[in-house]
Amino acid sequence: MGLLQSLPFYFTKCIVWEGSNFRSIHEACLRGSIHGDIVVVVTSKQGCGGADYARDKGLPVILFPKNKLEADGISPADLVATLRSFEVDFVLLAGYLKLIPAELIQAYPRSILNIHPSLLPAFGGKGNYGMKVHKAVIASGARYTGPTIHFVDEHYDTGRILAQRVVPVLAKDTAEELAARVLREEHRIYVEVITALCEDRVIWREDGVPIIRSKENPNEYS
Ligand SMILES: Nc1nc2c(c(=O)[nH]1)N[C@@H](CN(C=O)c1ccc(C(=O)N[C@@H](CCC(=O)O)C(=O)O)cc1)CN2
Ligand SMILES: NCC(=O)N[C@@H]1O[C@H](COP(=O)([O-])[O-])[C@@H](O)[C@H]1O
Repeated sequence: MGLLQSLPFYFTKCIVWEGSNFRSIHEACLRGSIHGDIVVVVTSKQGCGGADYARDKGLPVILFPKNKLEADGISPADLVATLRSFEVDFVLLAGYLKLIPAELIQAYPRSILNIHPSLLPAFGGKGNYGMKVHKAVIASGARYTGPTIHFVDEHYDTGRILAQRVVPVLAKDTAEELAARVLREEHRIYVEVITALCEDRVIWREDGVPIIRSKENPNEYS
């Protein structure tokens, strides 16, 4: 399966989130902006926005990890085998709130991305997700925040940073207002990054930092 036919794979956690990044990416695939497609969706909770949207679009939905409430979850080894069976090239996380196991990270080196709603390394790590991040940003007095897209390693939010966008924090912002402003930027940056990934424009510097080659000017990187 060539890269341009690469078929990103999607994780979404679905208690709180609406799967808006998933929808944004899927729509970009359908209109041809992203030279790839989402072929399977993995969720940690069956009954949520992202999983419902996936089923509406005829995409297979897999439960991972197993949990007490739902019997049909799969093991890490089975998850890797399932992704291989779908010929998945990349794994894309957005709002997935469980730790990705080492088995998957070893099976997909430099091929798993996550979007986090702050400028990592600030406001990242265990316990930092969703609205908790935006509340902490406001409470800190930070004047800027924004989404970070990073490669996933064995720990929460410590993988190599690939892209960030800056979003202002306004003096009277509520967490909800800030979250909405950041989410709009998330939708833009994630589609831009996956577009580059599927066009083989993500390269690794000698110091191990991943960078993106501009489509318009191949001599420019970000
Ligand atoms: N191996 C990795 N797995 C995951 C990563 C990662 O970088 N490496 N990113 C997260 C996404 N994330 C931040 O971007 C994140 C998600 C969840 C948590 C967290 O503290 N979760 C709670 C459980 C929450 C729940 O089940 O409702 C916890 O572990 O106690 C922190 C950061 C996805 N996986
Ligand atoms: N630390 C992980 C984390 O907080 N991820 C955040 O969950 C939301 C998912 O929204 P969506 O389901 O509408 O894409 C996004 O804001 C994403 O940055």
